Amino acid sequence: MTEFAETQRWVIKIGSALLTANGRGLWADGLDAWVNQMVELRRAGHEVVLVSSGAVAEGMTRLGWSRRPEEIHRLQAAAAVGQMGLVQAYESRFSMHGLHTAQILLGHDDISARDRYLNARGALQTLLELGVIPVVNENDTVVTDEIRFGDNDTLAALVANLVDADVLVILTDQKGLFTGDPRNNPDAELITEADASDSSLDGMVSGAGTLGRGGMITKLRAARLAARAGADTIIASGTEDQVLPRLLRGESVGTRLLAKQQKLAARKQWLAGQLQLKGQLQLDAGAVKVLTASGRSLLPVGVKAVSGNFRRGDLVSCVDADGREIARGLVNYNVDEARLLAGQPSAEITRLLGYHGDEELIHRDNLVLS
Ligand SMILES: Nc1ncnc2c1ncn2[C@@H]1O[C@H](COP(=O)(O)OP(=O)(O)O)[C@@H](O)[C@H]1O
Ligand SMILES: N[C@@H](CCC(=O)OP(=O)(O)O)C(=O)O
Repeated sequence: MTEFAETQRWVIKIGSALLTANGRGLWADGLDAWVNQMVELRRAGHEVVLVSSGAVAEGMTRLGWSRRPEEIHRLQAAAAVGQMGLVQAYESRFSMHGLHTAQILLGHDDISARDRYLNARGALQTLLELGVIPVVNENDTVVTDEIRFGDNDTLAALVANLVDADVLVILTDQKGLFTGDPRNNPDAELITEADASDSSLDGMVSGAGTLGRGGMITKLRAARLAARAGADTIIASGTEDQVLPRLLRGESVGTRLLAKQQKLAARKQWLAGQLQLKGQLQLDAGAVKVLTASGRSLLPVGVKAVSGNFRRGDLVSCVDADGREIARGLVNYNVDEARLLAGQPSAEITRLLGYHGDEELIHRDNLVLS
C-alpha cells in the first residue's frame, strides 16, 4: 500500500456532478477550495495533473440550456463553449498562487496510437518538470460516439497510466464507493478500503446521476485500469473539507482501492503483455553499462546494429553483444531512422534526419530493464 506522503505524482479528477454543483454553473467555492488544496500538494513537493470534467455542463449554463442535448453537434458545441469557462476558472485561480496551467485535450487516438502516446507523454512530462499544472479533458468537439471515452473516469485512469502516476484521486459528489447507490439506498455503507480487483464490488455499483456520465461503474473500472499500472485510487467527496491534504497526511477519507502490483512490475507487465516486440537494438558495452547501472536513457551512439521493422512508439528489445536481452522500451524513431542514427552522437541527429528529433533513441521513462 502506498504511503501518500511518499508519493510523487497525483492525477486528480473532478467530475461534472461535483464541479457544477448539480447543474448550477461552475461552483466557485468548490473550485477555490480544490485549487488551494492542489497548491498545497505542489508546495509539499508533489506533482499534480488535473483531469476536469464540466465542459458540457458549463457550456449548457452559458448557452442557457436547461436540458443536456441529445444531438452530437449540440453536445460538442456546448463542450467548446464550456471548456473556455473551465480553463478560465483554473487559470485565474492557479495564477493567484503564481502557478501556470496548461490545457490538454485528448482523444482516444492520442493514447492508443503509439507515436501519439509518446508525444502526449513527453508533453505532460515536460509540463510537470516546468512546474505547470496540466488541466486535461476529453477533446469533445472532435470525438465521435464510437471512439469517445464519454466519462472522464476512464480518461483519468489512462492519463494516470500515461504519466506513471502513483495515485489517482477521483473527486465526486458522494463520500466514496458505497455498498449500493446511496441516492436510492439509504442503508448503503461506505467501503473504506478494498482491493481494486475485488470482484465482489461489481454488484454494488451502478450508473450516473443526471449530470455525470459514468457513475460508480466507470470509477471502479478506472481504479482497475490504474491498478494495472500500479497506482492506487481514492474515490472521495470533493465537498469533504481539506480532502487532498488529509489524504496526504494519511487520514482515511473516502474509498481507497488498492493496486496489487508495484509500479515498476506493473509497467513491465504492461510492456510485455500489451505490445509485441517489433525489433532489436544491439548495444555496445558502454550503453549496456549505463542502462543497467545508472538507469539512463539509450542514446543512438551506444547502438551497434538495428534489426526488425518498427515505427516510432513500438516496443523493441535491447540486447548485448551476445544477444542477451537487457532491456525493452518504446523507441523514438522508426527502423530506417534508427539505422541512420546508430553509433552517432545525438548532436548529429538534426543533420542526419533533417529535422530536430528526440535526443534519445529510447527515453529512460519508456525503458524497462529485463
Ligand atoms: N455503489 C455506489 N456508491 C456511490 N455512488 C454510487 C454507487 N453506485 C452508483 N453511484 C452513483 O454514482 C454517482 C457519481 O457518479 P457521476 O454522477 O458520474 O459523478 P461524476 O460526475 O463525479 O463522475 C453518485 O452520485 C451515485 O448516485
Ligand atoms: N468531457 C466531458 C466530461 C464527461 C463527464 O461528465 O464525465 P464525468 O464527470 O466523469 O461523469 C465534459 O467536460 O463535459
